[in-house]
Amino acid sequence: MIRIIIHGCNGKMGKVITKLAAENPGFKVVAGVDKNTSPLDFPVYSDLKDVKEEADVVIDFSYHEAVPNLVKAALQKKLPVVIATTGLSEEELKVIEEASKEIPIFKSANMSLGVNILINLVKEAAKILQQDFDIEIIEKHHNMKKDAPSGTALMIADSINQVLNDKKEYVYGRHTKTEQRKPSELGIHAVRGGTIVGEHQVIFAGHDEVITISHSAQSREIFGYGALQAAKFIINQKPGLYTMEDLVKKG
Ligand SMILES: NC(=O)c1ccc[n+]([C@@H]2O[C@H](COP(=O)([O-])OP(=O)(O)OC[C@H]3O[C@@H](n4cnc5c(N)ncnc54)[C@H](O)[C@@H]3O)[C@@H](O)[C@H]2O)c1
Ligand SMILES: O=C(O)C1=N[C@H](C(=O)O)CCC1
Repeated sequence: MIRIIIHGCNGKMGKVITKLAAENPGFKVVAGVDKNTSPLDFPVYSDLKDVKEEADVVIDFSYHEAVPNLVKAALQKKLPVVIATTGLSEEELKVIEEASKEIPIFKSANMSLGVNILINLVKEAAKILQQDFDIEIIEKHHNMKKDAPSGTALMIADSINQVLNDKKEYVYGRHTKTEQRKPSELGIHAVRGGTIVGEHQVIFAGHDEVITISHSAQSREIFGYGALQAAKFIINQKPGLYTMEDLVKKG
């Protein structure tokens, strides 16, 4: 049985992980960490360093500013971590990278299998269409989301740039631009409203034709299920920084 600490246990995704783990005998939540220490069915702490329970892995769905402290405590406890939190700054990403030299860390802005398939399709399309098609990404999320654009939109943009040798310059929205679009641009646009779980559209716009590759998350459970699979994967890895690609490759 895999013993989990949920970082961000009182949040929307923390509660999804709690429910999925309770339904699956292969997992047990032994403790939670959250700045909101409202009681749950397991002990809740305000800092990972204070957790007394033995665990195999930490799953994090919290807030970007909380991540460096989490990673430092995980390093002290030599605990593998699954990081799903988005909106991470360059500095926060560096802390993760450094720590991954000593503990296994799995990080993905989107834990769903579907988005990771979308990324593969988008990379192929970008290679073929790079000369004649403009690429724009539109993401839509619920009105409680704090970061914009979504971590997934940035991950998709980075994967496009990876196959196009960093040719694309990101343009976030267009309200500051009063000039014609350049072919080198990659537009990224965020929409927030209601209870939208997560939508990503990658638009390849050519002359008189448009190809759209899209993913629509219809529940938060897809992210929770992916995070549990990531937890199962990361506890058996050597120190390093792992992504969904590594998990999918492993089968
Ligand atoms: N990678 C994915 O597949 C995926 C999927 C969904 C959400 N997310 C990301 O996960 C994060 C959380 O999403 P959510 O919808 O559960 O948000 P949420 O706001 O509902 O929950 C976040 C929780 O973290 C806690 N928190 C905030 N700051 C903290 C701190 N300093 N220390 C400890 N706990 C702290 C909050 O009290 C809250 O309970 C966001 O960054 C979101 O973008 C990623
Ligand atoms: O609900 C959120 O917040 C989500 N955030 C991720 C992102 O920023 O890409 C993934 C989808 C849900």
